[in-house]
Amino acid sequence: MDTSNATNSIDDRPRLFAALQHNPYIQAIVTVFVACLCTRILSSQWFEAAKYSNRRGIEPPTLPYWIPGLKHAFSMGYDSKRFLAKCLNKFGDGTPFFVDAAGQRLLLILDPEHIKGVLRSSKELDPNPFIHDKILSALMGSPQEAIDHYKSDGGNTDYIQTTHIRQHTTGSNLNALGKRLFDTLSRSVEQALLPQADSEWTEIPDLYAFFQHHVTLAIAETLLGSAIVQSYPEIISDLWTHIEHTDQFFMGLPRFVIPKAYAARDRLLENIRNWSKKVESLRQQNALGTHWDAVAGSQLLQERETLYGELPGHDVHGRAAQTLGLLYGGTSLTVPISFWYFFETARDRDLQHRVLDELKTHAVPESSSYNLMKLAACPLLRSMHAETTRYYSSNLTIREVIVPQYALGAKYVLGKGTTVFIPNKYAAQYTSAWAQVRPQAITKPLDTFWPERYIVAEKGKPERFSDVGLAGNWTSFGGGEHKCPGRHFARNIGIVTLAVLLGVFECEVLDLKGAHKTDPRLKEYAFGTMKPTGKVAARICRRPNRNSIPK
Ligand code: HEM
Repeated sequence: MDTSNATNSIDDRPRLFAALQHNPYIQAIVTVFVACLCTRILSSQWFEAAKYSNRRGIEPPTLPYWIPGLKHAFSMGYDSKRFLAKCLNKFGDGTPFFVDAAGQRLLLILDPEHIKGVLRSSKELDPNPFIHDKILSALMGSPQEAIDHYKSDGGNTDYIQTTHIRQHTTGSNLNALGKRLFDTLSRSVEQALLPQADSEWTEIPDLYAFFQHHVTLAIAETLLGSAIVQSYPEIISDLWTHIEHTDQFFMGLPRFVIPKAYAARDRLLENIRNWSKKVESLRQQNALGTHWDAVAGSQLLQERETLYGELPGHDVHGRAAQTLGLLYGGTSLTVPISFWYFFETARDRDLQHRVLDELKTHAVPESSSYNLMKLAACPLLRSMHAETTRYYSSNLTIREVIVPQYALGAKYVLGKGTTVFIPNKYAAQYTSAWAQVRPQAITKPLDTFWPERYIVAEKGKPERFSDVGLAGNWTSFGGGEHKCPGRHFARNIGIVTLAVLLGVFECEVLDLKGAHKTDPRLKEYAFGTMKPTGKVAARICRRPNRNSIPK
């Protein structure tokens, strides 16, 4: 056997090694690798040292990182939804931690005591700096003069607008919005059906797409009027393109990187500006319908136009950004949550019968509709909605520290300007904390959907809905002074979708067993719309008598 070749290559090794040693590229690669490795080892040690330290008054630790200076910037820039999910899955044991993208630091908290403290401390932590810079400016394209005004008036505009939304989404105003939505959604679905006789099925190849289109249209029309939806039918697709690029807008990506998203936002803002001019002209002629107007929409939107029109920095551009903000706020989470509210009912025969019983009990045959106030008080429907938001709202509640120092629990302190993120879906899965406050609510594990989770049954008393004690655990609508003002409207939108798709129409999922295969994985993304991972086929028909209520 000739071994000379092998021997030669062994003999060549020191020469090869020497050549590599003197190659500047190799030297650079090795230096970078060693620097990254040392950074990782050191940052892991700093993380552990802070996490297990008994000292008080320290800053929460920063997650280990590989690259000095940039830290987590690449991972955040590449896919922040997935990266934050990975961080929460690996380090989400309740210790607060910083993620640092080249100096932009976010603190993630999961411990319910920390969450309760943060949500209650509205004097020390405020969502508005984030709302002004990221939501209104970066995402909605608000002009700088409007942002300057919000910043200069000490939060007064924010307070006025939240209080105003609250007034219009509770009591009789809420009922009026619900009725309008019921009529609009019923009409929109009716128009999509085949024109055959009643009880003929129309196939729906993609239930989520069908639902998203009709429910977004019904909400947009209820809020903004029918004229804009008719003259600008792309409003639905443009709005969802804009919504699905939220994190890219937050990161400030320029137009050439996400041209379609900017183009969609341009069209939305332009059409809303035209809408705003028409509303103003009708108002000056005293020609607006007071409760709802085909051109100007709901009373809520009409009054907002006047309210913002009187503020400095609010020409038609400033007002349009605010209106887009409300349209976004009213749909981005409400539509997917309402989908799961309906879908969980549609794919569970037993639950569907119980929901249909409630619909029958509160049907108003004279007006071919339902008593929405009574349905909204029903413990099963309330508990189901709370459970749907707990399970499917993959959103974040955000605060910024506005005082020199804020004490987070007994151990940590946060400096002024710290941005605090509460990942609501993860907080809602934090079992040990639920066990302490509501042991009966975890009879079924928190990583399953259980419609009755929020129902309290006391001996001799009727069943009731309760979320008492869950302020730090169930934060899908945020909490404290800034808790979502549209939450009652969101719940009623869900109830209207059940009433229309199960009561007025009969909408059936075709493959009940297979439908679970397209369920999104809960912990793959830290935030973002949760929708089925594939198409779910369904069919729909009118109930035997048009607009009949099941009896
Ligand atoms: C299921 C649907 C919805 C979910 C899960 C949801 C969730 C949230 C959350 C987590 C916040 C932040 C609260 C905080 O900072 O403590 C919020 C704020 C807000 N939401 Fe909603 N929301 C929904 C529907 C709606 C609807 C339908 C509207 C309006 C029509 C709306 C309007 C607002 C507004 C204006 C704020 C800002 C409040 C403030 O900063 O004081 N939301 N929402």
